[in-house]
Amino acid sequence: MSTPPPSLDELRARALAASAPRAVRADLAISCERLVRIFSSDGIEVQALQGLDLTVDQGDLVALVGASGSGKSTLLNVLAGLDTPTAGSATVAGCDLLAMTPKDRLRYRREVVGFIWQQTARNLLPFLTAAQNVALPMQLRSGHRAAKRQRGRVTELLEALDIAELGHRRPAELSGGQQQRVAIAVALANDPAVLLADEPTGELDSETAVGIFEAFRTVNRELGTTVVVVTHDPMVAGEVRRTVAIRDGRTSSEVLRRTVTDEHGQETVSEREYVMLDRTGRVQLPAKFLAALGMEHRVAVDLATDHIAIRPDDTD
Ligand SMILES: Nc1ncnc2c1ncn2[C@@H]1O[C@H](COP(=O)(O)OP(=O)(O)OP(=O)(O)O)[C@@H](O)[C@H]1O
Repeated sequence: MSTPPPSLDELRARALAASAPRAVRADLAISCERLVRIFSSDGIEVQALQGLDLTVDQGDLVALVGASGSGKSTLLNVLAGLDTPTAGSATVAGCDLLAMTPKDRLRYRREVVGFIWQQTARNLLPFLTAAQNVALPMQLRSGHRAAKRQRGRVTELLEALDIAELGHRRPAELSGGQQQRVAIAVALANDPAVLLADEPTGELDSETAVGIFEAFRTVNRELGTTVVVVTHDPMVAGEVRRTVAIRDGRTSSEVLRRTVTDEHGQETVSEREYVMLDRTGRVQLPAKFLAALGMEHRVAVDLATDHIAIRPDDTD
């Protein structure tokens, strides 16, 4: 017996449900939906984010990649509470980034997120020692109260980042890599839910960069902090479970990696590429796949029981 077609009322109810804002999942560290950021200068508008969708689970370690100008820094600045989106929704650790008062925003930047800039010198105050730099966010949060606990936390963080013996040095007495380790400790001082880093290894040589990335992994694994890192370095991007590519202000594709152990105990990393499907059904197909089959302008689409086939335009 065939199922009767849905009634008009049923279809209306489905359409209404699909257009209603979705409830934010409590287990998500980051949730962005149709995020838009338009910059206007000298009468010219630049759409840096063009309806970007992104979700990041708590405890995830994600690399954001994409061509220059694709919108990575714009996204990170919005997530860090340094910039406000033009439209859409963005929630980090339950905080609605479009509905914060200036006071909420200050608290958010101090307590909910930690941020690391590419420029090593921008992350630290030059006249304070490494330990004083790490203690500062805690003092700004709760004054000099609980000073003993704050000292304990400084030691713990410097140890976790392998720079326990460098606490008394000022930034100018540290290498670029050591400064970025201190910067990570500063960003973690108030135990944020999310750590954001914009090209944190951009000024470092490749060997030092590997060490810094290892530090992010340690923080993610041992402290459970959700970490999002913008990087140009394909080697760094290849080291994480999830790499999200941004193209023209939207998330376009993702690579998920998992370690597979075969029957001989041999471990290999398997990679799978996915494209993002937005709520209106738009996908950005990988440019290399389209080029390989010469697809442009129009493609043929067919529904099968377990997939949708996209083929080159077959009209004359
Ligand atoms: N403050 C601003 N005013 C005007 N346009 C801006 C501003 N900030 C960014 N843009 C524009 O928005 C787009 C996205 O820039 P964004 O810095 O986010 O890219 P990106 O992917 O981080 O690039 P890169 O890898 O080079 O740092 C670019 O076209 C850029 O010129």
